[in-house]
Amino acid sequence: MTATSPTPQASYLMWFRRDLRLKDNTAFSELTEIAKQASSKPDIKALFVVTPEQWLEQAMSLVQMDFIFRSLKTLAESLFNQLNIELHVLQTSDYHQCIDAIDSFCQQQNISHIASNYEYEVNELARDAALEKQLGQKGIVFNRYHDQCILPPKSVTTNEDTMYKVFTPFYRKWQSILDTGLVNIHPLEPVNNNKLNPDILTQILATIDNLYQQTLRLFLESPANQDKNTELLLQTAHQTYPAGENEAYKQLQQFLAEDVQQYDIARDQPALEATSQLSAYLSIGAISPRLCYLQAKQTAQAIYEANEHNLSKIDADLGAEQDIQRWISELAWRDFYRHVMVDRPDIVKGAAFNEVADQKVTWSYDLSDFEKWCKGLTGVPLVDAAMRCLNQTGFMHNRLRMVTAMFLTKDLFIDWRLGERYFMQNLIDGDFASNNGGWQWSASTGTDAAPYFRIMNPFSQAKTHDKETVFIKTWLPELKDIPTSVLHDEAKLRQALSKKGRFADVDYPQSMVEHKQARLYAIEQFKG
Ligand SMILES: Cc1cc2nc3c(=O)[nH]c(=O)nc-3n(C[C@H](O)[C@H](O)[C@H](O)COP(=O)(O)OP(=O)(O)OC[C@H]3O[C@@H](n4cnc5c(N)ncnc54)[C@H](O)[C@@H]3O)c2cc1C
Repeated sequence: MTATSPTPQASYLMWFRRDLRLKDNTAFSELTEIAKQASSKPDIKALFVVTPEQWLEQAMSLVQMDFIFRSLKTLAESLFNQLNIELHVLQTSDYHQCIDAIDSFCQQQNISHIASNYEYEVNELARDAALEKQLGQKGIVFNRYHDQCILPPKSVTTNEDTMYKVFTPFYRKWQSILDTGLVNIHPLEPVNNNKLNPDILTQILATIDNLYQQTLRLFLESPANQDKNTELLLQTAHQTYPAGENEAYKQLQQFLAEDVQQYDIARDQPALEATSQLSAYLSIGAISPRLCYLQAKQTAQAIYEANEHNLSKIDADLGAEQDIQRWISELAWRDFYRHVMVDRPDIVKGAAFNEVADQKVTWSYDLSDFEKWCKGLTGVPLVDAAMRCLNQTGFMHNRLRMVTAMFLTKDLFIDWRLGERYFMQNLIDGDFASNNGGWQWSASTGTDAAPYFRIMNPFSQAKTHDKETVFIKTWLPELKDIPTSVLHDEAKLRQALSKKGRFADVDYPQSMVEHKQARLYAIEQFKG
């Protein structure tokens, strides 16, 4: 550059991570505001960094990786078509390299400000702190914003300003804060005025496809992804979870219009698929949790207003309110576990929330038992059906996550950390805080832990939550001729499958353990 040439205009960079959306994206909204105030013709750019080796180390599943790439393409299209913004996609193997790559990118593109939404896990916080320092030396500002929760970590605390260790009081406080009307949706405003050449979008999409193929190859080589029917798995995920924030929003609207009013009763019956199925979208930030909360509140209000003068509908009204409130409480669990993780970062490195409880148990590392659990070959129908559903679809119903986690930790005594990792490697909605929270709750080592005597009997769980064995028989077709009454009864099933039993020729294993005995042993272990 010569001494007389004008200084190139500074650009503003939105670095997308697990927030693959435009609607109600805090960092994006704040960045556009800053850019608009600083310049009459601001230039905003967008970035995503693919880090395949880091993802594998974090146990990201193949279906979630695929979902991220699919979502990236829709994000690139929306940025381009709605806002004249080009999404740059870089690849580095891990976070360490990512820092230098972003630094170079900022130099090349003359970036003055970067905005991102917080990621609260330990490695992510360390990466951001290192990047902030490195960029700061060059005068580049790196701002981060709270966005992943309805109420950000550390904002819901006891009167002594400490973190709640139990969900119910956390939830009460959470609600009381929200009742003040604190939560709003961040606006989305177009900023870049110059239309981009359509060829640029074609190039961006080609780059994403190319990086996807490279990442896919790496994931397929990973031991975690051996023995998978990848084609079927991805095909199923593509049908069940179409990518993009518009699809997520449609799913939310449909759930609130059709299913939420039976949620309280139907949510525990896996065969009904009566829950929102939004977790996959929430886990990669394709939908805002605040939007979910506010839309649910609006639905409740609309039902209330519609029935306000109709006394005969009051009961139905109360029922619907309860259903919606129950669903909102699930969103609060998500916030709760993020609060826990930020308060106790050591859990990200494998520590138990309750170390004393964790150390009381002599955990098993029997890999042959573990493999039977992973493959759905334990001989316990509800557990096996749930695991096969997970392996083939990348999703497992919440009730079944508890049943399978308790079976692994309290019938087989296998360290919950193995199960936790296996779930991450297979779930499309893998989310560290919620997964860790769920596992530690089930293993009685977590917050709000299931007391040690609360051990789910997978046979009575099936009797209550899969009454007609529809779910079991969907995933274990080999059991189709065995009557429900037998499948719901451990002793009868053992007898029926024995050499002289009525169903001796059915190709299904005998149960690995006798639940009643395992339960007694578990109570002894946890009592210490
Ligand atoms: C052992 C175990 C592991 C789990 N692992 C994960 C995980 O990796 N990722 C994940 O998103 N959820 C996890 N959960 C929580 C829960 O099972 C899923 O969020 C839920 O099944 C997703 O289905 P849905 O979207 O239809 O939920 P809905 O019933 O419609 O609930 C709405 C939303 O609330 C949140 N939510 C619901 N239940 C919980 C919960 N118990 N804890 C935290 N958030 C909740 C989710 O974001 C969910 O999408 C786990 C639970 C257990 C017991």
